[in-house]
Amino acid sequence: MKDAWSADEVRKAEEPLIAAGEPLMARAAYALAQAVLREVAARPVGGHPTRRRAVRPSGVRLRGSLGSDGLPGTARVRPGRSAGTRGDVRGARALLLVGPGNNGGDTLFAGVHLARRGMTVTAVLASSRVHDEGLAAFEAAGGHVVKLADARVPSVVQSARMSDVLLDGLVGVGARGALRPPAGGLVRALADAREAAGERWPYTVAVDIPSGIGVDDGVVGGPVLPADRTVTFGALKPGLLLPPAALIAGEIELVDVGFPTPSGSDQWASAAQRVALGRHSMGSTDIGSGRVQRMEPGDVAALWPTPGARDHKYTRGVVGVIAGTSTYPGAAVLATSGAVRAGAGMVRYLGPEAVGTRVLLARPEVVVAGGRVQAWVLGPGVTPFDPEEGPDADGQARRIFGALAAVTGVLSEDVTGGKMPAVIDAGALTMLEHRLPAWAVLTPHAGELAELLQGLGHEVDRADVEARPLHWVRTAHQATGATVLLKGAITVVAGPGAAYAQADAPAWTATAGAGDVLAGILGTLLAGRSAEVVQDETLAARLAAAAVLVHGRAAARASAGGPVAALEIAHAVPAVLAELLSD
Ligand SMILES: NC(=O)C1=CN([C@@H]2O[C@H](COP(=O)(O)OP(=O)(O)OC[C@H]3O[C@@H](n4cnc5c(N)ncnc54)[C@H](OP(=O)(O)O)[C@@H]3O)[C@@H](O)[C@H]2O)[C@@H](O)CC1
Ligand SMILES: Nc1ncnc2c1ncn2[C@@H]1O[C@H](COP(=O)(O)OP(=O)(O)O)[C@@H](O)[C@H]1O
Ligand SMILES: [K+]
Repeated sequence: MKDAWSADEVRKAEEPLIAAGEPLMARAAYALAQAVLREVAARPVGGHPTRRRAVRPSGVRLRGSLGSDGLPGTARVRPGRSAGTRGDVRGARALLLVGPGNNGGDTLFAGVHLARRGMTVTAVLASSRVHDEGLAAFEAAGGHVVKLADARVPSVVQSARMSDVLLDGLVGVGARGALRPPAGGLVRALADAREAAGERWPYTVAVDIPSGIGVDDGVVGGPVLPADRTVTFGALKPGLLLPPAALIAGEIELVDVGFPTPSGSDQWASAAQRVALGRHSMGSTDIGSGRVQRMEPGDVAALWPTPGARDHKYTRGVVGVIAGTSTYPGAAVLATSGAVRAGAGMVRYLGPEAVGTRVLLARPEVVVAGGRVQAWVLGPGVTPFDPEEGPDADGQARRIFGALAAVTGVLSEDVTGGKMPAVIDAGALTMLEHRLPAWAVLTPHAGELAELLQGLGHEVDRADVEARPLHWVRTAHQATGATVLLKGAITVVAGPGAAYAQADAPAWTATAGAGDVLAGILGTLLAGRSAEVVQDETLAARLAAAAVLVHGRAAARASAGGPVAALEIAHAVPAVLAELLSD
């Protein structure tokens, strides 16, 4: 499990270490410099790390040169100097964006290491305040300093373009809100230039976080320079896992600067750590609602219901699927296929006869008849419910209302045999009348979540949900009581425990029907652990995150780098599970 710490948690954790004289900044700066050196050394000197060789105007070599304004790369100098060899960083250029706090300090000290290795390093000071010791060491090591106040933004941008590597050390966990001027203006100009330049842009390393992202919520509320890599210190930050910020943070490198237990794993929450962070319990089943985690492949086996010798189909869990209509019959095939391929003991299908026939043609294992189930999958391919029009001709709304009553426990238990977990998707999301338990998992995409929230009185549209996904997922959880899974490139799940941000699927997964398959997979998981899910209110979210991981890996496997059809995702699930469960 990857575990992210909020800015407050990081600060509380580092306080006793700093008081004890631990050289946190020195460790951070060294690791940061190593990450940069690794990248620069892997390429020909003068070449951008993202490609073999930088494209320089008129073949002019600019390394090591400084213009009249003190910035590198703005003066034309002697042409035709040959490129260096791999592993040689001498003469390569680094441009450092330096803010007023310790994030800037880390960056300046990293610059010291780079300068000592022969790189030409220039720091652009974005603020009148600066980390004094860092600056003194940087200058002593031969680093060049430019004050943003004295330089024109376009010349800094030009200089950035001509650098080999760019370090974004404007703000870290001390940031509050969107970047303010002048740093904000500089970053906006750099981000625009990066977009225009495409591949022709220096390797960009964010120091701790890409400056300007919401450390704790991943919101991008102003200018942010997308990074190729983020070197983060001590612990992951929620904003590095959550969309939309996580989508522009590049590869994440977590540096252990000496926090009490290994960061980024379940193991770190030692008793000492809990005390240091002022928490009573942070075990994986009892986590404060502020925590953001990412499930990893190694976590799946402990959650997946794996059959034993004494099991039979009923003990393994029966999934009831109410999906598809005569207009959208495919959703029924996809949801039942997802459930079957994820290893359900049995899958029942309830719906119009013609749709049931199609389900059977695709999946003869499915039982097209009523009976007891251990979890429901409700709504894929079912049209939204409109109270003025009443129930649909196919009778799916009537069936779903009946199943929902069992999920919430509103009907007497003898109707379906007791409370049970459910996946509530697509059309079924428009049929919610009562407060839901955490074992009901809503699986909207951003548009559906916006509509759900509008129905609850929030003024929010799809773009708002995409801009602040964690906030709106948590809001929906609090308003409905249900566990909420927001589908997207990074899927966010929130229930009574931790929130999960899963980034397992290739972009090819954004194809019609992929969500129906996910609903089926999750239905199988909930059915397999039905009794526990209604006992442990945090379990549904963990199972939902595991289902997203398996679905995403199945999509990656089926895609193999190319397009993928939704049904192929379902077909790839057994092989993915075989791999995950054998580890
Ligand atoms: N965790 C670890 O183990 C280690 C952590 N370390 C490092 O310390 C970093 C945290 O340092 P930090 O606390 O000094 O804050 P930092 O992020 O530099 O920024 C604060 C400054 O930025 C300013 N500022 C704020 N918001 C702004 C905005 N929107 N736009 C513009 N400016 C804004 C704010 O100014 P003010 O608002 O006060 O005027 C203040 O001066 C951390 O990220 C990591 O890099 C390592 O050194 C050691 C190991
Ligand atoms: N850009 C993306 N990268 C990776 N996965 C994505 C992306 N966009 C959407 N997805 C995934 O694709 C699936 C789409 O589901 P959904 O929107 O419900 O489609 P449908 O209703 O047609 O099944 C979800 O699992 C979602 O997380
Ligand atoms: K930063």
